[in-house]
Amino acid sequence: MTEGAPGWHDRDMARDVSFFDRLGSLLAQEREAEKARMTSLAQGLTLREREEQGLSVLDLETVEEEVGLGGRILLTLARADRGRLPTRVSNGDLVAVLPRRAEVKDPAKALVSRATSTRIQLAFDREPPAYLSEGLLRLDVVPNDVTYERVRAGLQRVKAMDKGQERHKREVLLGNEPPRFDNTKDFTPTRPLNPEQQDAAMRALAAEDFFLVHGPPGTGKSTVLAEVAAQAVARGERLLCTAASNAAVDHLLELCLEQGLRAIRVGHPARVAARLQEHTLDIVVEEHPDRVVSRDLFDEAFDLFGYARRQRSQGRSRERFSNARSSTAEAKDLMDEARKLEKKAVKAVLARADVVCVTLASLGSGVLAGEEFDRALLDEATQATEPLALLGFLRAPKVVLAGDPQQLPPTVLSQEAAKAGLGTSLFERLLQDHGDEVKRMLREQYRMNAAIMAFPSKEMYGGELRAHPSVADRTLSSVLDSGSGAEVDAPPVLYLDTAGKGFDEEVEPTTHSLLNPGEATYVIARVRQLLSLGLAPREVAVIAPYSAQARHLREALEAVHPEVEVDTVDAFQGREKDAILVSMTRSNSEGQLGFLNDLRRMNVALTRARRHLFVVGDSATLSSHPFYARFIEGTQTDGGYRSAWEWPDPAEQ
Ligand SMILES: Nc1ncnc2c1ncn2[C@@H]1O[C@H](COP(=O)(O)OP(=O)(O)OP(=O)(O)O)[C@@H](O)[C@H]1O
Repeated sequence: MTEGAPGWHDRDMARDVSFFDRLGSLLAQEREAEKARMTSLAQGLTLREREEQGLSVLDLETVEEEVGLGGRILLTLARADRGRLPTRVSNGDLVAVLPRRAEVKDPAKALVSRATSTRIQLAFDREPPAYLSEGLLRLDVVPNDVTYERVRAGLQRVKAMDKGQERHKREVLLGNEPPRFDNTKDFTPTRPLNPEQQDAAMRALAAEDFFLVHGPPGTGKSTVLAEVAAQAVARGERLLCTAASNAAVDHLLELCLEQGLRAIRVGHPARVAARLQEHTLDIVVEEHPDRVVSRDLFDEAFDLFGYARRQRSQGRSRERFSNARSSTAEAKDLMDEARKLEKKAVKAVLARADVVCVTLASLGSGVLAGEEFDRALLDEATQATEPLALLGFLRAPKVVLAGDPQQLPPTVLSQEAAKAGLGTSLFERLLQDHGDEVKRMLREQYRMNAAIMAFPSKEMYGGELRAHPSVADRTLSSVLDSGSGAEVDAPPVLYLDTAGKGFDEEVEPTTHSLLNPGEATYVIARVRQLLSLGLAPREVAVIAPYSAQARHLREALEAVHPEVEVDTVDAFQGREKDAILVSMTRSNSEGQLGFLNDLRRMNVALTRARRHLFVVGDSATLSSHPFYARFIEGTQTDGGYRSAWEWPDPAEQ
């Protein structure tokens, strides 16, 4: 629990600005760890092996060229034999494009804008080098340095906030001065809010510097943010909605649109959910008259570049050379003109929006230069590292952070950097520095049956969560086919104990991740059973803490039930399903629990189900940790404990 954290006045010494330098060096340490992981993955690998590891794609050639949004040049690559591609490259990946065999000192970089099973479309910000249309190519997935550079520069800017109000802001961020609040004004919400939500929204609106909304699972922290957005816009404010992940920003955008706000999504359309792409700046700008003109100019320029390239490739004559040169110069002028017009169109579209939704990492992108905001809303703030979250404070004088320190922390690769502070989010640090007055915790949840909620509430939230009456008694039986005749054994929480079954965990040789095929058979059989009783496949999900077990289960289920999602915990934060099946995976005689020791991660897994939570695991191993021992004990007391010995044999189902 973070309740009862010491107040700002309880710390004896003021923090000085070298704090930001320290964060900067932790960031650099993390950067090195990321690079080292990439290098060690790639080390000593042949090109083919790099391809197998998803680090490269080989034997490609350019099959199509066109001009895309924002004058980006789009090249589509396919295998020379037009065969299937390895599936690992994803939309939004940054890649380097090189000739198949040669090494190039400064290879062209591009973003993957569309990846299908046979084609990869790349978006280039600049004209790609000539070798892209000459012979075989390879793609290398590269770590994206842009974000790192932006965050590093952001820290320096926070450090330099030295004058007047800015200085006060910096001192608040350092924990040396208390945050200020305006007089709290009551308001009529756009939808019914519970008293805690109303109070949280009111405090958030009164915050002059920052405010923290602590939202345990399903308690409506996004609902509160959406309300703050609606009220702030009604007061004439311009808002920034941001988060570390694209998915969280998309979610905020959806909520703002539901509120009827004029919201725009900034970011590469390749990284935005398909259903929301029509709200991206790139797409909306397309309709603007200035953009229509600029598009023609880009097309013309592109034709001229093509002409120049052909002239050069047709042999050396003075005339061709001079033609090529003048066409290139003309094309560049046209590009400049087109870019100017496009900038104008972009500014006009942004000026019309009351809310701009963008990831923290993209806040520093050129299109937002000069844009000002009155308030920033930062969702999933407990998953962002502190240096990243600070970028939000550079763009708006007031920031509302929403999150839950009891769920997934920021992902940090370097153990040392994490321990030294990078693993602590700004949300948590501000709470530690300023104490409980700067936050409100929401306590009523609208997701889980009361019995599913009880254990995580007691363990992680001091027993303070309440289930709203509309969800407290929801069970699986009310959504199953009543006509199926079968009585399903589905109490809200069911723990299936595999102790003594001899289902030892196994190490996957290539990834060193863990799997447990024996345990998996019970999970698969349970999925089949629930579906046969009429549960919709999209309402069932399987969660495994280990990627190898998740993969193993996905491969088994994919062919028959492709709609049943199977993934690791991280993919499920912020989401819910009627039935969640958790495969604990660990089973060893030493009682080693590895990943399972991270209770925040497990808290996420145990709080995704609305009606039914089915957990499979080996109590002999799990009970070595008091948290799991108490969980199992609880199921025994509540009638939710079953032994695999008395459970139908999966092979016979
Ligand atoms: N006051 C309320 N009355 C009725 N339903 C509510 C209320 N507040 C939130 N909900 C519902 O509860 C659900 C969860 O809300 P929301 O998505 O805002 O929660 P969250 O805290 O962001 O959840 P997560 O655990 O995913 O972070 C939604 O279906 C929402 O409509």
